[in-house]
Amino acid sequence: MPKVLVSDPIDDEGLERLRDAGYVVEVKTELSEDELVEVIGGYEAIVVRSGTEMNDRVIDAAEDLEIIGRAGVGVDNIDIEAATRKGIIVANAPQGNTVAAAEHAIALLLSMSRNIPQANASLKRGEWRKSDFVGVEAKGKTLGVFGLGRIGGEVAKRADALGMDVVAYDPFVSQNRADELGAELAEFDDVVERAEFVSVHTPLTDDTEHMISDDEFAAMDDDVRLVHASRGGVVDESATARAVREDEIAGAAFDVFGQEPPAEDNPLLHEDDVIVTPHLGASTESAQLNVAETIAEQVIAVLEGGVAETALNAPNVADEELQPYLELAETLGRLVVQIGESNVNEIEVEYAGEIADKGVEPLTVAVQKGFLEPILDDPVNYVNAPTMTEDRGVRVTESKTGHTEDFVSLITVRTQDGEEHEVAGTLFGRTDPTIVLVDGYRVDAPPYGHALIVHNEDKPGMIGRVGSLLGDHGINIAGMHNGREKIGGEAIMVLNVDDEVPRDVRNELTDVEGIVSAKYVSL
Ligand SMILES: NC(=O)C1=CN([C@@H]2O[C@H](COP(=O)(O)OP(=O)(O)OC[C@H]3O[C@@H](n4cnc5c(N)ncnc54)[C@H](O)[C@@H]3O)[C@@H](O)[C@H]2O)C=CC1
Ligand SMILES: O=C(O)C(=O)COP(=O)(O)O
Repeated sequence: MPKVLVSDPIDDEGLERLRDAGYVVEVKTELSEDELVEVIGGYEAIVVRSGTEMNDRVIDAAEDLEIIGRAGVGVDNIDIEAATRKGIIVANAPQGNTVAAAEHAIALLLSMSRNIPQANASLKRGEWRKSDFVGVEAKGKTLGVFGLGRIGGEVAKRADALGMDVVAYDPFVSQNRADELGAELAEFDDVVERAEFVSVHTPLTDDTEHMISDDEFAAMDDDVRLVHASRGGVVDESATARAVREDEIAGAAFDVFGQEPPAEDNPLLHEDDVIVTPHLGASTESAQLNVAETIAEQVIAVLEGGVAETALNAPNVADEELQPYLELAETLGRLVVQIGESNVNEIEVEYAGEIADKGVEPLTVAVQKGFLEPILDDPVNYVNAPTMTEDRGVRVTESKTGHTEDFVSLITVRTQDGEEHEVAGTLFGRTDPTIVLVDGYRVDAPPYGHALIVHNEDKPGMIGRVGSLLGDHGINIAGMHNGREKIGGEAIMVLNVDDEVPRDVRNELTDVEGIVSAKYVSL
């Protein structure tokens, strides 16, 4: 029975779903990295939040792990590259906590503008200092949003309802989306200079690390109040503390930190005009229920051999229409590598006809999976196939053409290994994968089981010789498909056989006069 480790707290509903699916679910929060390394080998799945560091050392020890489920959005605590290399799916729950995080950002913005945390603490100390806590209104002010994604978008809507103007920097969103949200898209510097409030909602990436730092604070208005509830490291913490201390900006509110919990001497914890919360953005009952349910579903799907819809490192192979094509693409990859040499440096996949109009990325991955499986001992799957081909220095190209002469759809795979090899396949009746081309010869071969591919001179008696030689060795021929260039030229036989064809039998075949080569392939 698969075992699931839950290493950060998640809603009980998620645990129940996993248990109902028949898994052994163990909740072990607060594990140290060493402890995690020690135990991770015993699990098929792990569910984490931001509290668990899934670094390459942990992933390396995760011998049987199939999925890392993130009950939330941010995956910067997961080494996705290491997971991908190991064929481990990384999936998150991208939507369940959007509203919670947006509401928290707005709560921070308003708390900061009205000095609520400071006033609350003062009154509870027995003071009554009304005039010390005069605030500012949000209405009529410009909010600069960095990152107009799910959360940034919800923040923009709420800011609009507060009567704020929203100006946003996000090089990856469309004008349409900004228009829908009533936000004005602007250049980075423009947003920095025009904002009276700032709210940061980008993930942490190489590009966004310390996106807001000394230079930006210097360029900001000194009344600016900044909210940071996306990911620790996007806003420079010591630069913020300094900017607040030196009145370069009026205040800041942080929910996330580069190190969590932050060290005692983190300067943000010691500034009166900085308010802080312990990464509470996603901590509402509804959000936790949502993300726990979503991630339980992803884990169950993967452990049952299916597809995680929110996978971040695997192509979406859930499309039912694509299923028979996936099988075909994988077979073509497996075939082409076995008829050529394994030192291929380029795989070219061409999609023609109706299939060219579909999202073919998973098919190209399937070709690579099929290509790698016969030549590698390591397990290959849809997650790690692209990195494994890349690691082998094999370039993969994809092309599409609108029409095919003879088929509704045709997938052609070509490889270069010194020689050039080419195979192509189609679906007959839209469901039956069939190989229709091998190295330039037109054939009609079902792509299953054991096959023998014989190149021979096109002359009388060849088929009989091959048939009787295989018969002598007790190898039954289940089907046979011929193709030839021209009468008397070279021909090809694709024989579906019931057993593996050993090397000595193949050698005997190539000793027959008129037989050029005999390759055994396992499909
Ligand atoms: N404080 C908390 O508890 C929570 C924090 N988060 C964090 O909030 C962040 C945003 O989450 P979502 O909105 O769900 O993600 P999202 O992917 O929907 O939005 C991120 C946006 O940032 C934009 N972006 C990426 N690189 C950028 C760059 N260099 N400059 C400007 N914009 C850039 C993207 O185009 C995208 O529109 C994530 O880091 C997530 O981990 C999410 C949930 C709760
Ligand atoms: O979903 C996210 O990205 C969050 O930051 C929420 O983090 P958490 O699940 O509360 O550790």
